Order: sequence, then C-alpha cells, then structure tokens
Amino acid sequence: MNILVINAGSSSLKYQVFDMTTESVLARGKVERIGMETAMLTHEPTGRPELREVSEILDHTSAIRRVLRILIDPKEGVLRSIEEVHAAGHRVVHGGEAFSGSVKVDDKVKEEIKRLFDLAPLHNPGALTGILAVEANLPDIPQVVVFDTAFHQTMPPVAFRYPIPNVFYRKHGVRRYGFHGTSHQYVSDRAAELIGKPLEQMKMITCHIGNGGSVTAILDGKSFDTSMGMTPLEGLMMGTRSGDIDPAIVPFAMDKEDLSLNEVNSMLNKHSGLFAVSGGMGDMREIIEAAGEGDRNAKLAFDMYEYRLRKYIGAYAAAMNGIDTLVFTAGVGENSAYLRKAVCDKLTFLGIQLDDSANEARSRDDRRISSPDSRVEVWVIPTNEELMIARDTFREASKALTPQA
Ligand SMILES: Nc1ncnc2c1ncn2[C@@H]1O[C@H](COP(=O)(O)OP(=O)(O)O)[C@@H](O)[C@H]1O
Ligand SMILES: CC(=O)OP(=O)(O)O
Ligand SMILES: [Mg+2]
Repeated sequence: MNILVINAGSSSLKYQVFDMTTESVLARGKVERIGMETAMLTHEPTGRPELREVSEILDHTSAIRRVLRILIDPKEGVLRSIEEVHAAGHRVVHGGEAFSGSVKVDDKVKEEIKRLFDLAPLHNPGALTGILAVEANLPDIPQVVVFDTAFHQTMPPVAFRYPIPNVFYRKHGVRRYGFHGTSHQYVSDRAAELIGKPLEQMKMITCHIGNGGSVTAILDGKSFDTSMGMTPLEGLMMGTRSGDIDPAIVPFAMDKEDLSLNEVNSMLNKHSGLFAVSGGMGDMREIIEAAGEGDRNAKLAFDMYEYRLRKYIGAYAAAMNGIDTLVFTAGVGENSAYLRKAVCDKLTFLGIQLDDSANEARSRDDRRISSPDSRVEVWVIPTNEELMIARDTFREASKALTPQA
C-alpha cells in the first residue's frame, strides 16, 4: 500500500509518499508560499536530485494537484499513475477530547476538526483544507487523521485542569490538551528501544523544540504532563509565540493599546517569542549567529529561550520525582549543539553530564550525548511524525478495506 502523508500549514504543505510494504519513503517535498504567485515546490524523489520550481499556486487544492502531478511525472515521479496512491494520512493539530487515537475521515470527523478551529487557529484550518483538497483530487481513497493531542489524552486531571471556574471546562472544554504528541510518542518509544528498557519503567522528559516547541513528562509509559495547553501558545518561548506569560497582560494590553481580541491573539501567536525579543528574528540559527556577533537583543532572546526550557525540565523532574532520560528533538533540538549544551550544563544537579564531543558530532542519527557516568541518559532523536502518520494510516485504512465480521 502506498500512502501519501500530508502536513498542511496555513501557507505551506509538506508531503511524503511511503511504500508500506517496506516502510520506505518514495519521495518527500513541500509547497511553500501557497496563495502567492511565487509559490515554491520542492520535490525530492528518494535517491535522485531535488527539484525546485516556482509557480503560481493559489490554494491548497491546486497545491495537492501539483504534488499529485509531480508524483506521476514520467521523469521526476515515483508512481506510474494516481491510482497508486492508496490512502492519505493527515497531521491534525487539535483533536480536543473527542479523539484519543487516529481515525478514518468521515463527515463527522471533518465537522469536529472545524469545531476546533478556535482552539488551534494557526493549524486546524490548514489541515481541513488539506483533507478537502485530497478529497477533491482523489475522491475514492480512504483518508486518516492523526492528532497532535491524542498521545496526551492520558494526562491526569491534576495536570490537565486549569484553576479557573469549572463552567469553562464543562461548557467550553477549557483544559490542557497538549500538542506534538505524535513526535513525543515517537521519540520516547525510540529512546526506550535504544536504551533497552521498557518505557513503562522510565521517567523521561522529551523536548520537541522546532518552530513551535513543547516539553513532555512521560511517566509509566504515558504522557503525564506537557507544556502546551488548551492551545499551542502555552509553555515554552517559541519562534513567534510568547509561551507562558501573566494572563493579566492580555486585558492590560487590550486596554492600553486598544487592541481587539484578534489583535491580541495575533500579537501573542505571531509577533512574540524569539521574534519579539530579538527585534525581528524568529529563526534560531539567525539568533545564535547574531548573538555570536555581539547583538544584545539576540543574546537576550537566546538566554530567555534556554532559561524557560530549562525551568520546564526542572519542573517535570519534580513532577515525576526524578528523571532518568532526557531527549531532544525537532529543528532546534536535533541541530543545535549550542542550545543543548547551554541547557545541560546547568542541570548537573539532576545528575546530567554531557559528553561534549558526542554533543557536537555532526550526525543525523539517533545518538546518546551524555557521558557514561551521567545519572541521566541524554539523547538526540530525530523525530519522524510522518512515519507515525503513515503507520496509523496504514492500520486504519486496512481496517476500512477488510470490513470486520
Ligand atoms: N543548526 C541549527 N541550529 C539552530 N537552530 C536550527 C538549526 N537548524 C534548524 N534550526 C531551527 O529549527 C527551527 C525549525 O524547526 P522545525 O522542527 O523544522 O519546525 P516546524 O516543523 O515547527 O516548522 C527553526 O527555528 C530553525 O532555525
Ligand atoms: C502544535 C504546533 O505548535 O505545531 P508546530 O510546531 O508545527 O507549529
Ligand atoms: Mg514541526
């Protein structure tokens, strides 16, 4: 079975095609700047050179059509015909309390994803658009959705409830949901496998730090607490998101600057974080480079980002009464030895000892970066949300193809 995995953002769409007989990737790529005349498609057929193409792609339906066209292109393609796409799997960020696992798409599922737009305004609309775009182009294949929130549905009320009047939870579902669950689940399973211990017997903290970022405490093999909340805004300082702030700042800012609800939401989601503190840089690579050249705002942005991450690790070690494994993943976590060192060198009280040369080694593989005498094993594990999505899609789509008696 060949599976098309889609991770649709508001203005971009990433894809991978898996052959599930061997779990191998046939091609991967992305369409960026959807909605503009200068949209860019980058297509990488496995083992062959990458192709880049700039053209006008005005919406997600056209983006998917373009992707399907390149997948069957006689020269650049990896499939003979479009009928060779047997199922599609989508990353959906918010599944609310309705979904604790992946499901096949039907009208009710689409309705529920739409109902949750308010809770993940940067993410859920793009995901639904992706689902509808596949439907428009390939109406007969099964589609499966995999939720970022699903893995965190095991959190106990002590971690997921907010100390505000109950009516908000009962009536509006105001609680912590947590995100990046597919990634936290993948890297925690992988770390347990590599260390050779059952995950159920470990006290693990996983740091998914990319453009968005979250930290998860994994106890008894399950998500016990996580830093993102009702929406992907809470927790760590991120590229353009504030993370934790005093909630009183919201009405205060609205009053003093005469901001509307939409404006204050946009301020916290798109104009805060690294971007705000550094004065315009939302990308960690740029921040580190500028800080190295003496830019004080960039240095402050880095220090705040690192400090806030380290505080969460400390808090979750306290939440679990200990920690034996710390995992870094996603864009910053996988690539920035500098950030990892800054964090770990101030966590020696937990028994963390970094192996500096292992930390700095250039590698794209899973690797241990703590020294042999470290009481906590520290690992870098590149995440693979797409493989997880392909596996769940394969499972759910196979069920759909062989009706249960
Ligand atoms: N070598 C590096 N050093 C520091 N940060 C890096 C490095 N490579 C990538 N990043 C950062 O990773 C982030 C993107 O992470 P990624 O997981 O791809 O994001 P997302 O999937 O949320 O869009 C960016 O802030 C980028 O600067
Ligand atoms: C949930 C979330 O924040 O996702 P991303 O990091 O991809 O923006
Ligand atoms: Mg990501």
